[in-house]
Amino acid sequence: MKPGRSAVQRWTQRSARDSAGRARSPPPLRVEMKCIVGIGGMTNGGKTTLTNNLLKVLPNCCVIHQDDFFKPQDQIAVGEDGFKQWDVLESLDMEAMLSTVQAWMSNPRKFARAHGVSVQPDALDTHILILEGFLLYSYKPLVDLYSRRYFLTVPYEECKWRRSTRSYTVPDPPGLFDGHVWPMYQKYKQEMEANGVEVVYLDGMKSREELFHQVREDIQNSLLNHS
Ligand SMILES: Nc1ncnc2c1ncn2[C@@H]1O[C@H](COP(=O)(O)OP(=O)(O)O)[C@@H](O)[C@H]1O
Ligand SMILES: NC(=O)c1ccc[n+]([C@@H]2O[C@H](COP(=O)(O)O)[C@@H](O)[C@H]2O)c1
Ligand SMILES: [Mg+2]
Repeated sequence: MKPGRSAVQRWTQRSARDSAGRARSPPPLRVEMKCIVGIGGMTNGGKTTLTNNLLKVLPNCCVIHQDDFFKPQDQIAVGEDGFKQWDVLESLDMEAMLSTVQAWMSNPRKFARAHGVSVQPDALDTHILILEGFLLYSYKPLVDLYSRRYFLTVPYEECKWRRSTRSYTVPDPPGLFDGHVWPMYQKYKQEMEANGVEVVYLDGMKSREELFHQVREDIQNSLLNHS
């Protein structure tokens, strides 16, 4: 993991003495570490469930859900297949999502406060941002910002079954899964692999608890290695 660091020690020759010439003790060194974690992968792989579990335990942790950036229904193109093309990158306002990520990067404390996340006052200032969604690693401006990219998968039959139990804001019309959702999943995953994007694959058939413990431990180890 390569967290971004910005260690600022504002201790200069000029400020080392007070106005009466007495030596001042240096202010505490504050090391700020920022770390963006992607919880990506296929629809119904368990991304939102895992993310919600991680949010409960990770310190100073904010989240951005890609689903919040779907364009309005009337802006979603209809393909030659007759289906609304929900599962393509163009259906998402990725510029807006990137701006939100940049707001966190420029001031994670302010972002956390604005989103109701309590921030622990600590000399070692670690901030985590989870990005969660089904097309996290296909948008170029975001792809290099991650410290860790997780990718949840389940077999086709399981994915299709789980999807049939979901109710999205716009319900799936008959045939959408096989006609659009699954082919687009395969296309983007192949592109991601062809582009050499490094991901940590997670088996979405494991229990919710097992996935949670696995990923929590992995993130914590990575943070320790870089603190
Ligand atoms: N590890 C798991 N094992 C079995 N079912 C799961 C697991 N994780 C999530 N689910 C279930 O699968 C469905 C999709 O989960 P969700 O977290 O919403 O996936 P995603 O955000 O990837 O679409 C939900 O019904 C959820 O309860
Ligand atoms: N949130 C919405 O407005 C909306 C509308 C239609 C379909 N979807 C579906 O949401 C899926 C992505 O979310 P999940 O990864 O949670 O399943 C996509 O496969 C897409 O087909 C979302
Ligand atoms: Mg989800």
